[in-house]
Amino acid sequence: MNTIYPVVWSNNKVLLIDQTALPSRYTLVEISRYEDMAKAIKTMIVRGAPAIGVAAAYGMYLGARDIQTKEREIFLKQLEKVAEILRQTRPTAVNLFWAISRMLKTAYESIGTVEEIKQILLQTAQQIQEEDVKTCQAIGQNSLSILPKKTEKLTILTHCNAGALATAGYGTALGVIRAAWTEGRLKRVFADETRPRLQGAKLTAWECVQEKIPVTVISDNMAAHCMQKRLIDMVVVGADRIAANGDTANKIGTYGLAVIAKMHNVPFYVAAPLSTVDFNLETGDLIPIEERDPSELYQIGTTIIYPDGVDYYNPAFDVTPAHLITGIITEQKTVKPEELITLKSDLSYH
Ligand SMILES: CSC[C@H]1O[C@H](OP(=O)(O)O)[C@H](O)[C@@H]1O
Repeated sequence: MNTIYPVVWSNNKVLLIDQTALPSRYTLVEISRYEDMAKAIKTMIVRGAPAIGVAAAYGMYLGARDIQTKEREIFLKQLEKVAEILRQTRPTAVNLFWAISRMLKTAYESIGTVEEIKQILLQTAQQIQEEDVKTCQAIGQNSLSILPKKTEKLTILTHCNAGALATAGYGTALGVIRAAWTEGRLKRVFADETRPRLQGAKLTAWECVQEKIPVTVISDNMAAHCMQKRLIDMVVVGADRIAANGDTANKIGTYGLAVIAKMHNVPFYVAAPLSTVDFNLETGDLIPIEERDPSELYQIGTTIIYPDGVDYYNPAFDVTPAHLITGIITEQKTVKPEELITLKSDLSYH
């Protein structure tokens, strides 16, 4: 059973696993102010769509806690400012915006004193966190019915980190992998390093090692060769935002992986909670793609790997078109991309 929780409420503050320090150092960062939570999301101390949704929810509570007024209207007006600062952290993962909206809606719909509303906001952040763990476990269970039917144990390739560290716990793509491992269906994980931030090498591999799941780390440019050599039975990745037609934004490199999987008839699945689906966007070309600092490209540790005089382009995500996706594994069920819209009414909140 996974016990990696990237965000923990403890002693009236939030403890974050510093994911920029893993795997060499396991350290916790204490967050007591919403401004520091915003910074932790932007600098990827906490990252992964569901995890930053949970972090933003606690950030909303921390901001609310510091608002010094008993006047409801003044409180709500200042809470809107907290929300705007948190919204400006990262643009792609819809969970961030979903969580902030849910916290704001809760505040507006709550009756009682300002202090009572603050307590309701804390409870709501904790509820969002608890729901996500259960959602990830349901995704894992739902994936068992779609695992390739073969007698030998499976080798599953994943990209970036869609694990416990990217969620409230258990993970989405790694939730599928954990479920397969628990059921005795998994032989090995192949983890793409995932340039430039290397979440696969640093975080997915770390999670697998913690739970003694055999893992092979490969450089991103090895995936095609591994599929050509029939080493991979299935690919499963996470998602940051899924459009209503099933087009999926995920870590840069996912689209290329989907093209290679299609070429080699390897099943390619997206594992994501319904809170990652943006039913307001018809197609994936409308998904905002974050561009990050070019130093992520040209610097590894203290080493500069590019010569002076080059230009940079650092999109953090790309969009995989629905026709390259075999299925989307959600907490309700696994659907073909074109069937995703049928789950819209199942969304408890959006
Ligand atoms: C379970 S969502 C994980 C998703 O988020 C990651 O992006 P980042 O590390 O930049 O937050 C990546 O796209 C993962 O698939």
